[in-house]
Amino acid sequence: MFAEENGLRGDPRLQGISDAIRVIPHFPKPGIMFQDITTLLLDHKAFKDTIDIFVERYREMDISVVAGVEARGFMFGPSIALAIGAKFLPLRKPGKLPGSVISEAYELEYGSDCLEMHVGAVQPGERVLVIDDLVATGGTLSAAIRLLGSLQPQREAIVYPRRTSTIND
Ligand SMILES: O=P(O)(O)OC[C@H]1O[C@H](OP(=O)(O)OP(=O)(O)O)[C@H](O)[C@@H]1O
Ligand SMILES: Nc1ncnc2[nH]cnc12
Repeated sequence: MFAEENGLRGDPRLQGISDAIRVIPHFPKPGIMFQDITTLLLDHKAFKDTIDIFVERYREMDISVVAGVEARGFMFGPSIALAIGAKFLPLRKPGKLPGSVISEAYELEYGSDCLEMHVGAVQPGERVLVIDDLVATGGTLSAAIRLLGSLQPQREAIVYPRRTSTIND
């Protein structure tokens, strides 16, 4: 899906990235096919290829903010932000940020959670790129969109290296 949408079909880097993500069935509960990106982080070529693909796609798009979703968006977002000349904005789980925050609750494949960001971290009209490691139900990224949308940024895109499937797919 990401490949087709971004003209990457046939890019030889994609297979290496996919192969570097370990899949662990029934974690953290029965029926979940857990996509473990820690193995990708241990593979220098696959990790670099992942960052490079996003940098190539977004470097000329006048993005001023890369927003990473805690925790795994923090593993990809800062490298992308530095390479494209943007700021990094952490979207954090509840109770972690010391300043005034705005919050957005959401449902997960195995639970519920909430994202927070500091008031004033994004100015109206800024172009924001939201980064996470994967989409399962889409609840987390939807919450990130609602959170940032309340600030009226000019959103550019949402990117992630992996979409999940369940055991029964
Ligand atoms: O599409 P969704 O159904 O919303 O699921 C995807 C989200 O779930 C995982 O994070 P998790 O909340 O498990 O937190 P973690 O990064 O701290 O492990 C993953 O890193 C995404 O953020
Ligand atoms: N299947 C999955 N693998 C890894 N992280 C997840 N977060 C939500 N669903 C997930």
